[in-house]
Amino acid sequence: MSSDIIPGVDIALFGALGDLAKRKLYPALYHLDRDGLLDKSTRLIGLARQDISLDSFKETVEAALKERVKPEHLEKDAVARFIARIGYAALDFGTLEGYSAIVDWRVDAKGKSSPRPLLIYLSVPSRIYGDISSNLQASGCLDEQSRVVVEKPIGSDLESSGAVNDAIGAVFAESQIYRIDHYLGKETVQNLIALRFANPMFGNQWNQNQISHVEITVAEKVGIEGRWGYFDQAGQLRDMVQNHLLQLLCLIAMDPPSSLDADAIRDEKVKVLKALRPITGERLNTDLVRGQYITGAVDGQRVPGYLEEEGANTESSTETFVAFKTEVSNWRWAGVPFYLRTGKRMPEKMSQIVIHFRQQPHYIFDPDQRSLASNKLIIRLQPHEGISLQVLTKDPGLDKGMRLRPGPLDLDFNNAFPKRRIPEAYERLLLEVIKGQQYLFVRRDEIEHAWRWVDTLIDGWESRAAAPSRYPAGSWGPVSSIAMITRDGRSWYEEY
Ligand SMILES: NC(=O)C1=CN([C@@H]2O[C@H](COP(=O)(O)OP(=O)(O)OC[C@H]3O[C@@H](n4cnc5c(N)ncnc54)[C@H](OP(=O)(O)O)[C@@H]3O)[C@@H](O)[C@H]2O)C=CC1
Ligand SMILES: O=C1O[C@H](COP(=O)(O)O)[C@@H](O)[C@H](O)[C@H]1O
Repeated sequence: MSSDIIPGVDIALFGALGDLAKRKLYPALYHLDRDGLLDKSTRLIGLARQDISLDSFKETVEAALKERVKPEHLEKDAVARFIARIGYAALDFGTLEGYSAIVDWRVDAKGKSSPRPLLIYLSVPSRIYGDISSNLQASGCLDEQSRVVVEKPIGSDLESSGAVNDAIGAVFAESQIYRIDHYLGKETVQNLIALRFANPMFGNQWNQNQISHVEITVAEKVGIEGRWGYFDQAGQLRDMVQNHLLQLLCLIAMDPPSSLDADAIRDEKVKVLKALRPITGERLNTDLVRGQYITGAVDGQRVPGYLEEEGANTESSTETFVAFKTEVSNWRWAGVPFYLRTGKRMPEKMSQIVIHFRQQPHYIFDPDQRSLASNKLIIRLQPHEGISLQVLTKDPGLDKGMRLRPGPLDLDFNNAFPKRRIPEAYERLLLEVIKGQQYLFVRRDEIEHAWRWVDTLIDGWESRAAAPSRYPAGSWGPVSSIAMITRDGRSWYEEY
């Protein structure tokens, strides 16, 4: 787990002019710096193809901060301090020539090489991770202190992810590889571990005897944000389910780890992935929905359909929405359905997990209110981070008799800790890499078991060759995703 010592590091950021770097990485590093969590010796070299000057690169980073950091957190001195840490070199990542720039950057004016660990961040498509790794090695940039951070998705199926992992693994030991799934850095996702394993009240109820079903929704309001080229190859299943949603499912379903060590947690997650029931045969018709958004309205504004997005191929059948029902086939969860859904262009950005507890076996209240009679634990991941337990109380008043009323026992993180800024996922993840702690990162076998499950699903739907169901932008997805859960006498929980 985390230690309090924050060592200085040299960060080499590949893909320094890309979308992720500007949108997430610079703001996260800036916040760490502003909060005093970067050692004064830490610095960063941006690496990208374009031959631009250092000043011009610094301007790009500053512009990204202005765009992405809340004005109340943008402090002139803190920005200047952060920008002063930055260097830049133009290189083509695929050719060895140019990598000497990284070696030179790490040598000081007296010709002494940096004592700090080199932290390499690959903010580029995974198909070039292998080339970059071997070029780093051949150019003499690496030693046993070096760490590499790789972004998702790793490959596009089990086979290609194996090839990428082999290529990185030929250069770096597993203990040097930090596979990012930024959902693992979110505050409330972290809290799942505290909630489940620090509170006996929940720990003892967490099984098929007490829980009737589980819902996980990750709804996005945005469309594909100019990332057609990437997204159309991936689709929502590879972009969101293979990684973020399955990781959430693992954290909900895993058995208690023996400690908070990285491998103890990862071992338990792998067991869940191995036990995840595949969706095959007739279940492809009943337990799986694929959707694609068409023109609609979000926040009262007309937005284009997926096939009308900039750069679109109008024949694409890539899914922008997926819903499915699965089960974790083990003693703890047998018979408990897990309903998951995720989509782009939904009415709200809303990620939440709802644990539905079973009803009391003997019921003594008004029979008309029986459908109310179960508790729900609602874990809101974003945007209103918090945890709420729906309990039943008596409706107050003399005229009500023993009428039940559902109400929340609520922990809203922003109200409970008003002075604390909830850090962005990338801040926490970058800090953990700097500290050399791996527990929030994904091990190779987790990625591969997740791909194995997703590959089976893709093989199934490709064999059926069915087009995705259409849903208007600004809706909660195709009606068939509502039918999927309604058939079981349930509904998606949409209060937040
Ligand atoms: N953007 C996002 O929201 C998210 C992205 N990711 C992952 O992060 C990674 C980066 O994504 P993103 O920032 O969106 O991608 P971009 O395409 O925006 O950025 C990639 C950058 O790498 C550069 N690059 C690629 N190949 C080379 C090369 N051979 N030599 C030199 N430069 C090269 C590109 O330069 P050029 O423009 O000149 O080609 C570009 O600046 C990907 O793995 C993606 O899957 C994960 C989660 C979210
Ligand atoms: O990894 C990704 O995540 C984002 C959603 O992340 P969030 O933190 O805003 O919930 C998604 O939009 C993107 O397509 C995907 O690559």
